[in-house]
Amino acid sequence: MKAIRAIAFDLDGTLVDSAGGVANALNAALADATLAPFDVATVRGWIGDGPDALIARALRASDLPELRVAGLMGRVRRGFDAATLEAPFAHCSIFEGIEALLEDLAPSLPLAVVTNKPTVLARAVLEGAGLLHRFSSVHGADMATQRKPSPWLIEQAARALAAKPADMLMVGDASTDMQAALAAGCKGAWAAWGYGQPASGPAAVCWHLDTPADLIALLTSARAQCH
Ligand SMILES: O=C(O)COP(=O)(O)O
Repeated sequence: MKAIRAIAFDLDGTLVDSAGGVANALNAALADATLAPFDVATVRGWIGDGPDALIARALRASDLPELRVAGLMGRVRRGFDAATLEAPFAHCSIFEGIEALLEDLAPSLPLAVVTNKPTVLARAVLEGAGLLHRFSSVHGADMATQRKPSPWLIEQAARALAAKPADMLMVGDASTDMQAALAAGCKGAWAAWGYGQPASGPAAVCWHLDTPADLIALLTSARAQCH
């Protein structure tokens, strides 16, 4: 197998179980707009495409007319960002096995975060989790066009890590993570412990990870074939 020279990790649902924190920030922003809250299970299903998509889903689920949805987007987004930055890791936890995985990988491979969260929010959550120091760079979707499944963020991470996308592995829980990996020409490892579904159709998934420890086992296994 061609050696993997750098790894990009998705954030929400892969490194951090953030659904409780995202729900909390969303509900604070909705309350400010005198709208009703949603439970964590519902919000978990809306995570993965960034806060604007999350907020649009919540406003549509609040049975508001499209015009009102468009009118409230900016206000709810500002409230969401403020609530997130006020307590970035509240109601969140690190998935079991992630800290040990990063400790194992960090000395030998450059690591990056590639997330549909805007960079400032992603860095705050990682800082709150005590994980920021493990990563050489953090690549968040600061514009809609950068969002996975676009390869844009993975390509940016490859440049930052001085690696070719073909020599990289993207670890993520969403089908969009695997589609972005495919589009960037990098390998994909799907994290089964997160919020998403594996990609259907032509996929870059070379490894299915039941736990973070599976990644270490596969990277060190001579039998691990991928592409
Ligand atoms: O939806 C988000 O805010 C970010 O999601 P991601 O970290 O899974 O890309």
